[in-house]
Amino acid sequence: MTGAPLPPGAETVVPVEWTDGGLGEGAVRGMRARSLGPEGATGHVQVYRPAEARAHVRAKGSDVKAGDRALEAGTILGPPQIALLAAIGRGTVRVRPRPRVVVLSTGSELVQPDTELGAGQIYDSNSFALTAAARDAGAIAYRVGAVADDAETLRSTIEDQLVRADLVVTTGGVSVGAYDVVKEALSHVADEDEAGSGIEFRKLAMQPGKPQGFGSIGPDHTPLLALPGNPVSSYVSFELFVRPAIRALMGLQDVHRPTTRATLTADKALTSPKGRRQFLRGTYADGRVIPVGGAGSHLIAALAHADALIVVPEDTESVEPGTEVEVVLLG
Ligand SMILES: Nc1nc2c(c(=O)[nH]1)N[C@H]1C(S)=C(S)[C@@H](COP(=O)(O)OP(=O)(O)OC[C@H]3O[C@@H](n4cnc5c(N)ncnc54)[C@H](O)[C@@H]3O)O[C@H]1N2
Ligand code: MOO
Repeated sequence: MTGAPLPPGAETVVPVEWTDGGLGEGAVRGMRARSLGPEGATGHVQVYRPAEARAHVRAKGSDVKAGDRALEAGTILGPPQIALLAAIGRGTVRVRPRPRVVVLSTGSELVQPDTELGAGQIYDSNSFALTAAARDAGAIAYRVGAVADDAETLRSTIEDQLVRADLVVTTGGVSVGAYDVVKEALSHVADEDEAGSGIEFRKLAMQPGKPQGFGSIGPDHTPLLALPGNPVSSYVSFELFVRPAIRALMGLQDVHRPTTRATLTADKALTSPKGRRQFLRGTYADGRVIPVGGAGSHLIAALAHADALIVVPEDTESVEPGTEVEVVLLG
């Protein structure tokens, strides 16, 4: 009977274990099952312990009152939030679905892990990293393994993927080489009738992450971000540009990673290229940050041991140990 309405006139609930259950044989441990019938019932219930008024009674509105806001707009609906919506009788609510993000890596030199490496080949790590990062940001992510350096193949692969994409992320092929195929394939995909459509390629004043492409593609103008191929560059670019885009698509207000100030703990000064904002990898704890590895955009092992990015502003070329720096916490 837990949860049953109070009968008219009743003002408290006495647990059955505090009574004789109507059997006249002393305190009981529980009620007889209804199917066993009222055999032995006396019609009187002996109560052995007093219960205070309103004891064991859950008042209407003690969880959510009529007129209360049950959930703020922008709340991510996890299991408890879905329970709350059902509990207040809301069978449907308007939501922003998790964005579907398609991740493609490009490069004829790339092979799948777990296979034998041939001459001039390396394992594709970016597509795995970025797919995991997209899921971590809240998206539904689809990984498309390495696409060879051929503009037509890349264009048709992307077109095939558009049906399941709210956002497309590519890596590699955005620099200035003859085989920088993303740039070649996507530089002229603008829709003439749509101002602002197409993909633009630019050099940003940052390191890593200098060459970048961004824009929209296909009949639905699906947003596309073309990240550089160097593994650390693609990951840092994801953190700075793709993660906020995914979170904006989810309708969240807080789209950026948190930042803090920390004291640089290092045995020598950090150096940074003039005119580029540098994002070095580091570990952060208790107001201090320690650099991990160097500035090289290929240093995946150092990245795997870092939990923060140390930001060196574009006008700073050297940072002495003990200096306070800005740090992006990778969480
Ligand atoms: N002449 C110039 N060369 C380069 C410049 C420049 O300004 N002038 N910029 C450099 C910078 S900075 C970056 S970043 C890279 C970016 O170039 P791409 O985006 O075209 O990258 P790729 O050439 O495709 O690859 C670079 C590097 O990373 C490896 N890679 C690529 N994809 C993956 C992957 N999925 N998993 C693991 N490793 C990957 C690739 O094999 C190359 O070694 O350009 C510089 N060059
Ligand atoms: O700026 Mo690139 O992104 O160093 O590696």
